[in-house]
Amino acid sequence: MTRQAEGTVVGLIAGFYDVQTNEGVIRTRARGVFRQKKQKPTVGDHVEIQIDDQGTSYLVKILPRLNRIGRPAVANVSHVLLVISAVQPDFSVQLLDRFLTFFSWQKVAVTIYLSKSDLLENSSKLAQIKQDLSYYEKIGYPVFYDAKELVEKVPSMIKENQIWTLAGQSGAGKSTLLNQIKTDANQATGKISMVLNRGKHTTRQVQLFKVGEGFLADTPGFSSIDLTPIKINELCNYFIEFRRASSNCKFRGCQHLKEPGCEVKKELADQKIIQSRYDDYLAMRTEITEGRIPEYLK
Ligand SMILES: Nc1nc2c(ncn2[C@@H]2O[C@H](COP(=O)(O)OP(=O)(O)OP(=O)(O)O)[C@@H](O)[C@H]2O)c(=O)[nH]1
Ligand SMILES: [Zn+2]
Repeated sequence: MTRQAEGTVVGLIAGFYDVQTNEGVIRTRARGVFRQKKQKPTVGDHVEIQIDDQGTSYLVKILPRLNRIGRPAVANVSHVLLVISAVQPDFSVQLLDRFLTFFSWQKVAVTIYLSKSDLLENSSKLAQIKQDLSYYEKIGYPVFYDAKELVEKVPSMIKENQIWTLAGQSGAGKSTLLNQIKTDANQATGKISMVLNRGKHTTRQVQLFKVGEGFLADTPGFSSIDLTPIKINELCNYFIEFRRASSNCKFRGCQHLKEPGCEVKKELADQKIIQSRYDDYLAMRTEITEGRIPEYLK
């Protein structure tokens, strides 16, 4: 008698897939059928597994994916912790807008964390950054300025079966933050890490570990994003406040350029939408049209 179970791929090690089920982590092999179909299970995939009489387990089905992002890839990412540094590298709303657009396009919710503010203590530069970030908070992105507070809150923020990962420019402080979260999380999840540690001598690409009721990817996350596959006419949907305003634009499919009765342009004139957001929208339209990726996104 074989029996079935469902779970999430939390790690892949030398051809084996570790699947977190409600009976614990089960190490499985992928059925050859995947190779024929050219499908490759990815960490984060929700899967069906079969366990036979001898206790051998097979991954038999990949359930539909929400997305598949990053390098190494993680599937079904629902949230990212976006690490943006105050300095080294310098804070940039242009960079922030590009990350936010990318994740919005990929159906990923974003929590922003400003790192390295300690290097700018009490400066006017820091005050400016905080003012810039207050706009993003206003349109709906949670913003954290303090690593300690974020690390404390992260476990309660990660809801059932959600998969979170880190993102941000190279050097922004992703690994530093991840290590702080892991130190905290490991205390609560010692049992699970012990089960997984059996494969530790082999190289892992990426692994999910339990935090809160879901998972956090144990990778430095990703620092490069490519916006060029976004369809130009859909770009405005990924600016979350433009999308909200667009229900009041006169024309459906309004691109918020020169159309009459455009609510986005009205909110821009009323300074409800800040100029830098609109400028970035136009700049990204050009980048997409020309298939060009800005240097700092590579
Ligand atoms: N002063 C200060 N330094 C920090 C902070 N966060 C990270 N750093 C330092 O910034 C440098 C880069 O941090 P990492 O955590 O390696 O950055 P990363 O985003 O993982 O970088 P990549 O692996 O290149 O993508 C390290 O020297 C950290 O010690 C912070 O909040 N304050
Ligand atoms: Zn419009």
